Amino acid sequence: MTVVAYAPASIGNVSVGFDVLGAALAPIDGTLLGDRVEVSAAEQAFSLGCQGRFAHKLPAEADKNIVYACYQGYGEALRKKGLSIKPLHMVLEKNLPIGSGLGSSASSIVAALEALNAFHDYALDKDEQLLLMGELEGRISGSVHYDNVAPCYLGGIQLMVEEAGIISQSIPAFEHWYWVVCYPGISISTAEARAILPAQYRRSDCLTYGRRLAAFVHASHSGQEALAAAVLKDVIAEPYRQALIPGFAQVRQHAELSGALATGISGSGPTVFVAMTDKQQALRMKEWMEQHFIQNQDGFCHVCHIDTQGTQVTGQGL
Ligand SMILES: Nc1ncnc2c1ncn2[C@@H]1O[C@H](COP(=O)(O)OP(=O)(O)O)[C@@H](O)[C@H]1O
Ligand SMILES: N[C@@H](CCOP(=O)(O)O)C(=O)O
Repeated sequence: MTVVAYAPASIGNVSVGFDVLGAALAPIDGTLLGDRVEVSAAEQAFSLGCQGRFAHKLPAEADKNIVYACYQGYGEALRKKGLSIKPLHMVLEKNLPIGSGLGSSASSIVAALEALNAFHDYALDKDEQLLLMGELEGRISGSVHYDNVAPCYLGGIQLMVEEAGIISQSIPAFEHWYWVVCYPGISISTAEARAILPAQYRRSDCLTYGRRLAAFVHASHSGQEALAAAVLKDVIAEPYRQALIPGFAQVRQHAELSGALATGISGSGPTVFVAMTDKQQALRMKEWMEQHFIQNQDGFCHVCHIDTQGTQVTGQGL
């Protein structure tokens, strides 16, 4: 038996919701922008293979790959239920660049755990899976945050609730918005980009953050597109992180002149997103970013819609 799971790239924070808002991405040209993991039956307990465009950037040792931690964490969760993990071979197809701001580690984690769970007849329920995903993401970035794993797993735009036994719930997305996401090709460590943020914030920033996030969620539910776009701004991370991203200010300036709804840093960067309503404008923005923002051969740009499905088990081999 062989199972393959795909897990999409995601925009953490979506500017207005540091650590509590995340969106899954689906390129409009049908490109699969996310990692895939294959699990198949084997003789020995565990082995891992890696392939894909960014496999050469992964840690050389298999036991440093987050997929190995997924295998261990999943086995532990099964043992707590009186079940045991089967001998298996895993293959990670690493399609997302590491340290990109596209939820690369989250994509590996979600694809690995979804494939493992499908291979074990869905022994863990969705909440158990999501909790485990958050814990594993926390090991890499230094603190548990669900804003990549939740949209990657569940799809859509997800709001982290983390109260009353609820981890995350989806909010409506403006279906006709185009999200132009551009990875310039350099790497920023999420852990380091978190470490440079202030430990405490001024009261006025806290109030602005709460007010804008509430307004965005309200506008999304009530279909007020202009209001949602107007409050897509970040006072928590962007002021401190933008200096790490060469060309960010120019992207914003060009996007504004091109009729963009909003520009922001995807996750901890260096990927930048530009939200637009016109497809031709979005395609032109993509071309401009390819010419002016991408720094090397690792960079790429996609025009996306919000991915509504989240992770998918395809059932075919890689
Ligand atoms: N399968 C994997 N995918 C991505 N990163 C991995 C993986 N396995 C281990 N890592 C390590 O985890 C860290 C991820 O860095 P991070 O900045 O959090 O990336 P991202 O923000 O793209 O998820 C890196 O040190 C990387 O070497
Ligand atoms: N909320 C996190 C999101 C990090 O996303 P990543 O794709 O850069 O891992 C943060 O902003 O630190």
